[in-house]
Amino acid sequence: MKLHYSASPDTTNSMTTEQLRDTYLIQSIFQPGQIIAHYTDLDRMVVVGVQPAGAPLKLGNYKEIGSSYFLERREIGILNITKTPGTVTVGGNKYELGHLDCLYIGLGEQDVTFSGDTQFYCISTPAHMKYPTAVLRGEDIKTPPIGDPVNANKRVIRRYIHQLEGGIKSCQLVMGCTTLETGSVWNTMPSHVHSRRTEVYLYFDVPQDQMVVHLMGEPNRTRNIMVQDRDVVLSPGWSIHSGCGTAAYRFVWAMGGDNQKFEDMDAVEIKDMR
Ligand SMILES: O=C[C@H](O)[C@@H](O)CC(=O)C(=O)O
Ligand SMILES: [Zn+2]
Repeated sequence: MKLHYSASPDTTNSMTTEQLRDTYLIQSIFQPGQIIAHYTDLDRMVVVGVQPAGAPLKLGNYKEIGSSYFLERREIGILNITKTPGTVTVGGNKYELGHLDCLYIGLGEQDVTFSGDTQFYCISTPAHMKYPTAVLRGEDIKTPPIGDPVNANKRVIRRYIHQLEGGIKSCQLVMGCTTLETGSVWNTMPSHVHSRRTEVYLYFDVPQDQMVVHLMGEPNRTRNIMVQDRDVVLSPGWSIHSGCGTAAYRFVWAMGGDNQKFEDMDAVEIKDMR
């Protein structure tokens, strides 16, 4: 398990491209037959890529987590990011996950196994009580698009794990997926920050040979990281997290921190960005 230590806003502002990528970018989390986990000190979020490929994979434990099993004091959100269905077994219960279906598992589950020729993207945060394990299917979230093709940012934001009506309840994890319409390339513009919460983005369905210019940093001194398909970017509470692609794409966003209020954002006006 690789550890990621965050940097201050000042340090971040003077980092080289390599240092920025080293600190904020996580790559290659999907490898056939492997579970790959990265631990970040940002709200103790753990980023996990699971690709069963042939044989089932059991969620193991890591010394860094410091408990007797992974979910002893943690919760986890899981999204099937491919069109091939997969199965997650929790204790004796089997959950079939199709394309963009989400499973939440609360604390206290010792036996979690993944199978199917697919890729599961998971985010785990510390938890203090058990919320029920629950599935929410992507096709059952009927959110109207936001944005406008005129601004190249028409997109559908699907919220899975959140505290409002219809969401899967959790201790602190908030998780969803945003899909850009063909011809739209901007996400989260105008930008925002939310110092109460860390956010993690997994960009996926970025076409081959295309990229997303991910914008980060304080609103008045932005930095950028070029990302490609299935790259993960960490966003501390003080950092914006926006992107502009050379083609449409999707991304999974997940947050952990002091509150679960999606709408609690400090908006940044475009004219104030530097
Ligand atoms: O705090 C919320 C997150 O930044 C994302 O949900 C934003 C997003 O998906 C978008 O605007 O496309
Ligand atoms: Zn955000």
